[in-house]
Amino acid sequence: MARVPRPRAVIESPYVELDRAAWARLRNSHPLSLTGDDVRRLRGTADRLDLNEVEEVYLPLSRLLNFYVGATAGLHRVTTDFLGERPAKTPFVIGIAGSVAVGKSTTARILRELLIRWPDTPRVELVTTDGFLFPNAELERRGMLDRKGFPESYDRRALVRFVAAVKSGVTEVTAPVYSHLTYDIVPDEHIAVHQPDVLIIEGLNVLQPALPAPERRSTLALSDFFDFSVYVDARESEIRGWYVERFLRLRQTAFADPKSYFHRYASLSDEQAVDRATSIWDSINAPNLRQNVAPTRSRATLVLGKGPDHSVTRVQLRKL
Ligand SMILES: Nc1ncnc2c1ncn2[C@@H]1O[C@H](COP(=O)(O)OP(=O)(O)O)[C@@H](O)[C@H]1O
Ligand SMILES: CC(C)(COP(=O)(O)O)[C@@H](O)C(=O)NCCC(=O)O
Repeated sequence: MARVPRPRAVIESPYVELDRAAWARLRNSHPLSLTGDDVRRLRGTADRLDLNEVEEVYLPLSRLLNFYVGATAGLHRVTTDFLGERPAKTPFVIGIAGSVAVGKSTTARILRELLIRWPDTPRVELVTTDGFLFPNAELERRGMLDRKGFPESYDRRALVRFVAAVKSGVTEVTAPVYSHLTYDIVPDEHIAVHQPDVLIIEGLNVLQPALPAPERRSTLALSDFFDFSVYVDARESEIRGWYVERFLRLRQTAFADPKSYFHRYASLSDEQAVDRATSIWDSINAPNLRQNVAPTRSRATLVLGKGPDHSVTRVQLRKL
């Protein structure tokens, strides 16, 4: 009897990749433009925000997210109907990952301002994971003060508990607050999240897998609660330049404040400041990017690839 040939497994990339022009063209099928209100809200999200970039890249993304929000709500309805329960509104959770200085906070703020415009997501809350860093005293006790931003420098269980509580509809969920001024967790200060339509959670390590077996009490990873995730990507040499640039700007603003932990940097010459920033980058942020952050890129739903001026040149969207 003739043997039926087995189909060969084709290992396909789970992503569809679009260059900027192809992504921007998607806008034609979803006529979108910024209103005066949008522009007012967007001002202040970045030092030099290009509104054309917002229209061509972030507006179509907010449309896609709006479709996902609708489809995800439908899926939740299926589960509650099946269980015979009363439907409850579940916040849609978006994770935003990427290196220090790649533009996560800016992306998160732009998306928040754009998502607010859709009638089904007027309440969007934004939380950064730095509030879940261990306080400096604890990091020092663990010998990790020079590893801020590495996965182990966060209270990962508290972070998972926080997102799980928001997602399960708890009326008020609080998170600790980190200050870039004092370079530490602010004692007795919290932010509160009240049943948002969308929670955006932004941080270096939001796409990290669950803790390995000996350390974990739960097998859940933060990303198990995500409905969508974005990895903001760029060449390491560009990100390093953005980090140094931001450091030079902070020298004239935040570091100039006598209360700043980095006040001693305010008096550095340009050359000394570049040396200092480069040395922090090379000893902490670059190794963390290579060892921990970049390896999570392939777990994102969408990858935004940026060119040297922060403009998005390439978009990868998961289709499988
Ligand atoms: N889309 C953008 N357009 C222009 N500048 C940007 C954009 N995204 C980020 N930047 C700039 O790059 C630097 C790093 O961005 P930021 O959002 O603070 O990064 P992260 O949160 O990843 O550390 C900041 O100086 C910011 O103003
Ligand atoms: C606070 C950060 C760890 C980022 O935290 P995130 O919000 O991504 O969780 C980072 O911005 C940082 O300050 N890194 C420390 C490098 C240094 O010690 O200067």
